[in-house]
Amino acid sequence: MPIFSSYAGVNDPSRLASPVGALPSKAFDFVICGGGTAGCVLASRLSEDPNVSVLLIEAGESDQKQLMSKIPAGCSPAEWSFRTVAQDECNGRDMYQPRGKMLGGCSSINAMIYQHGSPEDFDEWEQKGAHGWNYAALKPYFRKAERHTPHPDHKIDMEHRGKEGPWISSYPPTNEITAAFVLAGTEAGIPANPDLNVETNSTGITRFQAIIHNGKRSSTNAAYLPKAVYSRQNLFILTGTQVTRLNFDSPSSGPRRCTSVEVGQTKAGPRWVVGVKKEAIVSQGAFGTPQLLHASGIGAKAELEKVGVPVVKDLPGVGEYLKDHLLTTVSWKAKKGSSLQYLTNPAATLPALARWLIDGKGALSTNLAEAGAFLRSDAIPGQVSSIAKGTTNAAGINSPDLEMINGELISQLLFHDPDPTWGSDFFTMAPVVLRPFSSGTVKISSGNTFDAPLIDPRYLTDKRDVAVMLEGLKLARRIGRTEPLSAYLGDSVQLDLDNATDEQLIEHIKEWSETIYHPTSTAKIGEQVSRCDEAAGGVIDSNLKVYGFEGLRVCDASIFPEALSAHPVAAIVACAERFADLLKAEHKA
Ligand SMILES: Cc1cc2nc3c(=O)[nH]c(=O)nc-3n(C[C@H](O)[C@H](O)[C@H](O)COP(=O)(O)OP(=O)(O)OC[C@H]3O[C@@H](n4cnc5c(N)ncnc54)[C@H](O)[C@@H]3O)c2cc1C
Repeated sequence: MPIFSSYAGVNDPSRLASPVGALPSKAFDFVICGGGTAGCVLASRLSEDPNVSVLLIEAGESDQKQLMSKIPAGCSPAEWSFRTVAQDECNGRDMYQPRGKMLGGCSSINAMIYQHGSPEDFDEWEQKGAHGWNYAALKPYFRKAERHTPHPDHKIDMEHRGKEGPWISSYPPTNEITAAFVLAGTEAGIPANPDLNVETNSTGITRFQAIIHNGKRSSTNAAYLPKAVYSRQNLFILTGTQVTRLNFDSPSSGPRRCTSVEVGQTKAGPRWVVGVKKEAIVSQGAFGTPQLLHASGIGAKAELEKVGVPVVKDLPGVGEYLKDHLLTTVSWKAKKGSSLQYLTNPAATLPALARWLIDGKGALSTNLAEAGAFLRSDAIPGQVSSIAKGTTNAAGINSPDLEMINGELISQLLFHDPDPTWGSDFFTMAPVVLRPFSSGTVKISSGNTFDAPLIDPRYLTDKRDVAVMLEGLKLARRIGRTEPLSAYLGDSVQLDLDNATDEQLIEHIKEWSETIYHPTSTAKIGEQVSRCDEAAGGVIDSNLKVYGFEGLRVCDASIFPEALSAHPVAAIVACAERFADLLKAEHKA
């Protein structure tokens, strides 16, 4: 396989050489490690300046070569298939952690839900030491990134929305059972919110907007690296290639500089080195970024010594403070023909596939996670909560800490095969703990980035998270019993939900919780705090520069100082947009 391959459809032979030695240059101004969600945004924006050279290095291939990534209801196999270490509070299970392995990263496999997050979430980032990363600073970048496609049946206030960005959001179609879920939620007391992406109201029940353009997924690769961008003579994209280490100089005093990046294509195969003239930007995601920093000798000294990696900088915050959103599914048998369950049968999918290939419409154009409610666990409408008022982990009084998501085929989204006894149609709701008190770690088992990182989210280790999930399950039970949804639902299938005691619900939480794939904060922006609690301290400063280094930055989900009370991809893109501007201005100066 050629080491230097092109973006699909582009075939410039001068840029299709095989070894790294045949790259047009031995060094580049900006070397972006990881061509995922943030990496594609950065490659596109930084290469707008024809006077700088940009190299983007990605372990996988282009998502544009994969039909299953382009189809919104598809499920691409191009992912890393990570698993967590055994989770004590989830009955000792090692839990699935998919991550996109292709240009576009997780934006090429995700459920495409487009949500900004509560303004208070970002203002809290600033309070936690991320100077300049508040809502007011990020607001223009949400708009710069987005082009919203108005929908005649879903009027929203375009004042808050992007109209000219490369990344296209729209309303996917909704199955009838989802519409029933939204109505039942409002009947149960949750206010309807037509658009969560406004400054004043981040709670309520809503139909999700999704990153879909004309029925096709709009990954950051598709949006930010179209042919016109790829053909820039100063942008180079290396696919099928893994970054294995960052190299540094050794000045007699002052910070060390990242001088080059080592890459390889197999675990034990040859390695090549690419020079860094201005900045190496690590953008490998919340698991891949701490992994590369650790493999390069940046992290807690004792941990690095355990795996025999020479210590370059004792920086204990690397890989600490892993936050992830956990959900617990609860499913019911559903009225025959009311769900999209038939799409799990390849033969039955053929007419839907034909329809999608013709006009991008039909059942396969849904993002499958079609609606959700955002609430405060201490004030759930119509429910007496066991959580004392004001004791949640929400960022502020207008921010949620609990989501209730409904999803067609949510079991498949969780990469589970449903039990055949559930019948041909079933329906799933899932409470999500949006602002977990629990936090975990990402460590390495060796200095070779071809070995999977050790992911330990420590789910539910803080019992306050169990209490939030319990309230969520009680709400799910109520919504499931409310018209018009109740008319679609038969018996619950995993447990006797109607009669379950709190103890049984907690047992259910331990057995049926899974990630909703939002790991963050493993190389967070924040002050470098005193030695005794440095583990919880920042890894990068507010310019996203790794402490103790020159020419080394991080930009992806790992920089979040705290988990958002929302699906995070829009915020990651906004952060990358803002960082690209900061970097351009800094280097111009
Ligand atoms: C199944 C799923 C559903 C989701 N649904 C939603 C949703 O609906 N809405 C939402 O807002 N969020 C959703 N998310 C979360 C969101 O997509 C991610 O948080 C976000 O895309 C992460 O962006 P990132 O840039 O941090 O990392 P990524 O997009 O993961 O990018 C990291 C890139 O680095 C590459 N890489 C890693 N290691 C190396 C290496 N050593 N060398 C070279 N390359 C490397 C990877 O292959 C990848 O391309 C979902 C995630 C998943 C997995």
